[in-house]
Amino acid sequence: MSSALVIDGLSKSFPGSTTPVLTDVSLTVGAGSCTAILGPSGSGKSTLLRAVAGLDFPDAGRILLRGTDLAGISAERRGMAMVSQRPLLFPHLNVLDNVAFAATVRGVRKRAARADAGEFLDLVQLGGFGHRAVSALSGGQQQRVAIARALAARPSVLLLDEPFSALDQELRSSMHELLFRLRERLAPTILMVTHDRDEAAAVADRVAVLSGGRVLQHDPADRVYARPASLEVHRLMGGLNEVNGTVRNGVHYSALGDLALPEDTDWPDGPGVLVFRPESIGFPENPREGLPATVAATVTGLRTLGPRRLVTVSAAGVRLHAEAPWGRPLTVGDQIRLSLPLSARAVVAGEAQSTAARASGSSVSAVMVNSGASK
Ligand SMILES: Nc1ncnc2c1ncn2[C@@H]1O[C@H](COP(=O)(O)OP(=O)(O)OP(=O)(O)O)[C@@H](O)[C@H]1O
Repeated sequence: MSSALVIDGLSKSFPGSTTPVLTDVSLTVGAGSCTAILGPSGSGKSTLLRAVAGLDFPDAGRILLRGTDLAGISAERRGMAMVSQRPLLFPHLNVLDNVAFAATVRGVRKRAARADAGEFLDLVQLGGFGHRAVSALSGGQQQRVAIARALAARPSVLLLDEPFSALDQELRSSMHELLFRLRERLAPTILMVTHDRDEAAAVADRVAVLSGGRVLQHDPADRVYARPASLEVHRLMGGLNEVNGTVRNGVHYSALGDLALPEDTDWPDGPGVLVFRPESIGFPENPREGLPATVAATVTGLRTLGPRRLVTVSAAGVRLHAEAPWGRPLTVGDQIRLSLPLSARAVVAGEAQSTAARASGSSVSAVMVNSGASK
């Protein structure tokens, strides 16, 4: 896949502030791919998007579009289209003419521009809505029109700045599906800002985790979840389990026991925090020899979060969080065993915090089923 957009060493400070908003940000977005910029509030996501759009100017670094440096090229001439949280449609134009607007400004005849706009309205499933006033549409429909308008301009890069954050959960899911279908049909190059990690994983090929104006990791979404580059990325991605220990020859030694690490990575020897996700933990009913390593644990808490059931356990004095299957009856105080698949384990540098704090009053000791490094 060729690189459509290259952001190279971008830095930016706003006047009067001693802290830079962006520091040495580098990202490459392949043609036809979608990268989500994910980060907490104030991490610099919108500033980065605005710099790419030509609406903010970096102090250092370059932005290249298909090899051309965009420095000095104005926002209108970058050929990019932006969709933000609010659809910002022209209230005096009907739906069709909103979508046809860019083409008519370029001098395309009204009839041809409208025919083209109609095709984009079909794509966003608003085929019969062309002659309506934009004020007569729901928030989700208006956002569909904004996306159709942006795509109709045939942008070199589609910039999405938290485009679905004003919509309710159900509409957001349907917009994710819509974006998925649009990507299949049109393969636009997309850079999207979001603070919602589920949205990033649902929509994007790659996720760039931004914090304090720095890119902490830029990888496919599943890798950012399973192999975070740092403890901060693990926490930003909602990882809850952290266990202090030491790595030696590809094995992590901790209160949980000796756990072999995936062989596809060269894990450096020394102190390291074992991290794994709640949803990766298994609840074997009848653990036997040959099953993945299991650890004895006591259920200390149960919480229902929508369709998920989160279980807190104390294992060898370490507090862990797991997602339990619905079919498994569990109550606080149950003695259970948990399994931790090899592929779900990763180690990062740092110091585990409260989640790995010793559970008070726990008398459970670490009992791994297998001796030695457990697979
Ligand atoms: N024009 C400006 N002048 C001064 N400071 C600014 C300006 N724009 C943004 N900032 C500051 O830069 C930092 C990053 O802002 P930015 O909007 O890029 O963050 P963000 O990650 O998009 O946040 P959010 O998710 O809350 O929208 C913030 O501290 C913000 O106050």
